[in-house]
Amino acid sequence: MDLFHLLGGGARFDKNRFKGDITLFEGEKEANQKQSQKKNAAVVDPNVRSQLLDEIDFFKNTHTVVNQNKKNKEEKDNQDNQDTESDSDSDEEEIETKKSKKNITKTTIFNTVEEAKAFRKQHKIKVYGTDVPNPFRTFEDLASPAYNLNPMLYKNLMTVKYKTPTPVQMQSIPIMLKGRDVMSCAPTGSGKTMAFLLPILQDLEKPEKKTSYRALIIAPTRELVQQIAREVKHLSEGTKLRVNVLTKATAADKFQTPESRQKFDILITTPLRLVYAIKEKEVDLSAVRHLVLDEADKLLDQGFLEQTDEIFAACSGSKIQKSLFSATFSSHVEELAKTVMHDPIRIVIGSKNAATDTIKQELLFTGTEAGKMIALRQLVQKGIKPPVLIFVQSIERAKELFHELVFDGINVEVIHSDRTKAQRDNIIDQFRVGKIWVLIATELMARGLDFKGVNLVINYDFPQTVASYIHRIGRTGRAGRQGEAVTYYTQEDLQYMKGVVNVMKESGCNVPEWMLNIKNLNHNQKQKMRQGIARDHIDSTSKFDRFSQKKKQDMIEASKKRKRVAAEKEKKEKKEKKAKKDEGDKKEA
Ligand SMILES: Nc1ncnc2c1ncn2[C@@H]1O[C@H](COP(=O)(O)OP(=O)(O)OP(=O)(O)O)[C@@H](O)[C@H]1O
Repeated sequence: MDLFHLLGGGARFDKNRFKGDITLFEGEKEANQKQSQKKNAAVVDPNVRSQLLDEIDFFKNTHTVVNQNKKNKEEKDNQDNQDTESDSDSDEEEIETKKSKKNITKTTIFNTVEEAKAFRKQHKIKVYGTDVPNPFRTFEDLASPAYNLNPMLYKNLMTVKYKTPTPVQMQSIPIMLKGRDVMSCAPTGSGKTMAFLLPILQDLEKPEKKTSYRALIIAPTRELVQQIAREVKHLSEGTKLRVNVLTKATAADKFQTPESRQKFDILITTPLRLVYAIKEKEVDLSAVRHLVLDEADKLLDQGFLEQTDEIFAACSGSKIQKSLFSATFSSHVEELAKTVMHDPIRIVIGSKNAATDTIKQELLFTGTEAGKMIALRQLVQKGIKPPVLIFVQSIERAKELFHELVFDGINVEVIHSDRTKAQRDNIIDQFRVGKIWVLIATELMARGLDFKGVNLVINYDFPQTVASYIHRIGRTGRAGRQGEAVTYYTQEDLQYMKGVVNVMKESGCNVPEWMLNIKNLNHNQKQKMRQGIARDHIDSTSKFDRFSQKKKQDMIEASKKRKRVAAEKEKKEKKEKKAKKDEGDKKEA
């Protein structure tokens, strides 16, 4: 499948124009086959169809006939493979590795700098820095002597069925393999995680018993840490490299003493947890030679900067490769990053700070806060295609919106930092498998999380920064899939919209002329926007109902008060009566 080719950093893949390249990637025979299939468009090859549906079939609900076709094809492939390897009875993994190597028939390494330059231009890869290594074209190239990728890693790549590398992978991997520091800015959902993991796994190669962590990966949220750990496990299968995820739970684990942690090769964690561990002398980072900041701009922004700084200081090794990845980088963060990096190479895929172009973006005027609820209900009534993610600006508003939607009978959940870790894990798992259709979230979920099948992102509350907009909408339209994003705005939001309008225009969306004339935000406006606009509560109860409810509530309160006063009065009278009686008794005595 070449859906993923769409991820050319904002480039639409014109197959006619790049016919020559398709031939390079797929081999002439396959390209010719595809051409003839196109001519006979009415006849759909069931295998092609099954592959296609499998790619877009997030919930694996496709018709069984298609799955049967796929099964038949797999059986045939297995049979073919068995025929060629039939008389070898060595260990299964070795066979697999051999099979993977056997498939490497030709490589497409660049012969000249000009070739590499043209390739970069074609894939919208921009590089800044000295002695920039050439990009690579295919995963087969990585396995060739020029890169010498560990056969086990190559096999794992083939197992996950990544057909072609994405632009950020094409350029970041060779740079990291050369040991250079890198700052990579590439669209959301474009495979940045694999871009930094593969070179690290290649360099670490196998476990080293005597040293402590050799690679450290930092991400801003616990959920993202877990997701990265999952990808490391898939990609490093068979290498015996050991991964440790540092969370509050693992820190409390009595088996995870500082000594036992020495046995791990890779540490993945959030900054806060790690800084605590550093202070408590629970971790030794002196052997770290790869330091990755995923969502680097967030980790170098106020709120995390101090902790990130402490982590850099604790990595005391003499030679540390630093790699920074994100879909957004402000100039300020880039300047800051340069001060902690050594001769870095900067990569930008497509335009800097742009949204992925597989997302259809829309701005919807709702007038008031109440108008948002009406717009949302109308959308639901028209019919939405789950899964859908809805972003709001605070925990309180997330709870309020949840109460509105749950009473509408929608299959909805809400996730924010007030929920327990178990609840959060459970919700994410359920959303991934399609058991939850609509998920209301705060900024916690805006970055990094990879839900391949999200069809629609609704910004119920206007995002507080342009970066937040790019990351939020980037939860859809991932890995070459199509997605939609709707952003509600009220009269109050109008003055803050220019940044988002610019992103939309840059991504090729239709934006009305008057929006382009909105003024850019000044410093004060940006600050105000970051703090969040004060908004009315989310409550769609009518004014009359609210008045009636309030009246009822007041009556109940008044009644309670009357009863309380009466009880107190009675108590007082009783006390006085008793006191009088006691006095009388005393006199009589
Ligand atoms: N070469 C590839 N071919 C096909 N799919 C890929 C490839 N590389 C990565 N993917 C898949 O693409 C999806 C998005 O990747 P990833 O989460 O790394 O994106 P990202 O660029 O880090 O996004 P974000 O900026 O939102 O964090 C994942 O499901 C991943 O498995």
